[in-house]
Amino acid sequence: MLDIQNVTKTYGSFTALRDLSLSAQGGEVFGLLGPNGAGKTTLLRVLATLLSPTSGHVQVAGHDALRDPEAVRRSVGVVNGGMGLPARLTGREVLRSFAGLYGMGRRETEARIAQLDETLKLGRTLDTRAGEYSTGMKQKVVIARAVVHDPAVLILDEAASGLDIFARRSLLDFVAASRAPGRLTLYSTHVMSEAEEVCDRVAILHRGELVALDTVPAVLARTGERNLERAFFSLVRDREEGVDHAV
Ligand SMILES: Nc1ncnc2c1ncn2[C@@H]1O[C@H](COP(=O)(O)OP(=O)(O)OP(=O)(O)O)[C@@H](O)[C@H]1O
Repeated sequence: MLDIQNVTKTYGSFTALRDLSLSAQGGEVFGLLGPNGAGKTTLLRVLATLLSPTSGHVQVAGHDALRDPEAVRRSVGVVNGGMGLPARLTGREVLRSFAGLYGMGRRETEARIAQLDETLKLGRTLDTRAGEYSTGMKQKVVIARAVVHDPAVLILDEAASGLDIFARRSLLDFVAASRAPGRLTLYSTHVMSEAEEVCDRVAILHRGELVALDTVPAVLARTGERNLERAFFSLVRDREEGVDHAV
């Protein structure tokens, strides 16, 4: 579902991603972890074809990101921290316009909106203008918009930042429920406890390099730590002291 081979991304003389390789399968919730500046957003932007890698290869849902970016874009849904929605449109109008961009017909669109209403409990967001939404309502519609075309790969980039505990809980529940055969959910966060809860495997990035790639229990076992945050500090400390943890 996702295959990243030797991806490097530089901004001028700064290397944001260094020779990164990893793959992930459908049916997984895959965590991308690391502190601010680790390179998570850069990597997700490369996967969504919003940025080209300086070198390396990326395949998403069987499509090459450089050769067929359109097909990659159709296979991907993105939720990031920003919740920009046109204030004058209702949730239903937002979803219809996005479905239109993906070439979905009217019947298919209405059926999908009804389905999303059920899974995301869109309720009155559908017929209320976005300008009148609470943060929790915005979040539901932003997620529904990202998945309206039923993408094979769902990318959530710091999607819980700024949410209150209720909205954050429903986001994490949604991520857990998004696990399905043939679907890959990429969950990027710097909050390790969120990843610990919802991710099957995690990749930990530090200064653009992979310092761990495994299931959460395996990362804990390897470092001998009791939670991911402590494991992260242990991996980074070892890396800086030159101790090699084979990834
Ligand atoms: N357009 C750019 N030009 C120059 N440097 C950039 C650019 N975009 C990102 N960077 C740098 O690349 C590094 C990785 O940034 P990136 O946003 O990918 O990290 P991140 O892990 O997502 O962190 P955050 O959680 O803070 O967004 C940072 O040091 C950042 O300053």
